Amino acid sequence: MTRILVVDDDLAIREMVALALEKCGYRVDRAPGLPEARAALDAAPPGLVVCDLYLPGGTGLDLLEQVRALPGPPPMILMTARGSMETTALALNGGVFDYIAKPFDLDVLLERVRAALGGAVEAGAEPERGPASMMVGSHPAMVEAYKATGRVAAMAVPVLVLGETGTGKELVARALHRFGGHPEGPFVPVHCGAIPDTLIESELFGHRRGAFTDAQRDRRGALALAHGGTVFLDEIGEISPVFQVKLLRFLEDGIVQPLGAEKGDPVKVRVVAATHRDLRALVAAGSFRQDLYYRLAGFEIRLPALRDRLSDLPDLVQHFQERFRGELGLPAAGPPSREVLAALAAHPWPGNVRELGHVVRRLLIETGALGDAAALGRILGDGPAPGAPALSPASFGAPFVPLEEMERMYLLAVLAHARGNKTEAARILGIERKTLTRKLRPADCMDTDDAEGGAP
Ligand SMILES: Nc1ncnc2c1ncn2[C@@H]1O[C@H](COP(=O)(O)OP(=O)(O)OP(=O)(O)O)[C@@H](O)[C@H]1O
Repeated sequence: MTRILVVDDDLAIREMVALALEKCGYRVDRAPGLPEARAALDAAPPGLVVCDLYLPGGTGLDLLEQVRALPGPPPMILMTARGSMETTALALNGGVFDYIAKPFDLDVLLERVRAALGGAVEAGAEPERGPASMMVGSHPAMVEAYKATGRVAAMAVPVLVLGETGTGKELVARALHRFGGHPEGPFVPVHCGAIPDTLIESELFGHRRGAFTDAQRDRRGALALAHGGTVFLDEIGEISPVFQVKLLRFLEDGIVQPLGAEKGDPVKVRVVAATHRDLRALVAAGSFRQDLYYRLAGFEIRLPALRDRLSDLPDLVQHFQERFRGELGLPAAGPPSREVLAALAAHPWPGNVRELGHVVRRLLIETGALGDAAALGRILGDGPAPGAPALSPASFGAPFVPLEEMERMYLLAVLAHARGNKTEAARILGIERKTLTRKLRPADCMDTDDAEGGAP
């Protein structure tokens, strides 16, 4: 009969888990803390350890070393209500078999127990204690994302990170780099959606002097700069079909040939791409190459929208409060009032965590604290969603204009916001660049040829 050691200082959870396991025919040893768990490991090596992450006087990771020193080390499942990217990635790298977010369904736990007992533990690197968390949130969907990040970080596969704008895709890319095989190498982010088609090749591959009119000196591209590290291709759904072919070729042969160069050089770089768009739909619609999609999506990590993980709101608000208090030099203030939290929970958060950060910052600047629900209401009411223009009746003429006219004015407002950059304006609008160009064509108040105006 397989013995399972259950370690949790919370009596109710310890008993609930132990009884469920006993009902399934396992023999269970119970330990309320680290000393009892250590004694149980010495007395009778278990076939599996199910352990709470945070215990009085230490963490489940403190037990891991002793578990791994046992002959034929048993797998370990960590449970926690406060998962973080760091603990998850370190635990999985350190040989923990699984990581489960509290509160959990007992059926889910039993399924994980069976999976753990069916597979062997992999020897991994010694777990280290990580720095303070860079990603906040312990909603089960976030813990799943941390687990996916921890599992794939050390593998040499391209990763595609999916999620709405502001959900933390770049943070995941940075974590993949940090917990990957070459954290000492460079991390080079490229915001593909903000770079005009004409410049993206030179941005990624570099160019030789004289390759085009403005190329006054040799320039290394992002891929060469990321050699030995990670390149993060943000908004990958925005790249043109012509550039898709070039990127695919690089992913296949690893050769970077700068514009105007006679030959290319091999580059070793980990590729992490991200998009807020549904890439599969773009593939189905024929605007994104299927072969490139498969190349980029060696593994997919999906981040939840903030409105789908509202249980993380208080922790996120506290995180931003501490961060901005330091930055703004404000005196300590209490936690957010219940009214403020309720108003935050009722907001749809189209800009997700980024938007929440802006709102908390503004409320702190305006009121010095997070208690004033009326001030928050004003901020939420008049704060434009990130990327959207400030809308007011005056923006659209008074009192009403035909829908077609309103669309045209709205498109122009977004284009002006994007400083004339159609690629960026199309990204904000969620439409194809050529659709934007077509829609703008009848409007003769703006240059509608394909050249990018303004800043890139
Ligand atoms: N889970 C999180 N915990 C703490 N901060 C977060 C979290 N997620 C996002 N942020 C913060 O929100 C902002 C936006 O995050 P990030 O740039 O990673 O999002 P993104 O999904 O890449 O956005 P975009 O698609 O617009 O490029 C950053 O300031 C980041 O630090």
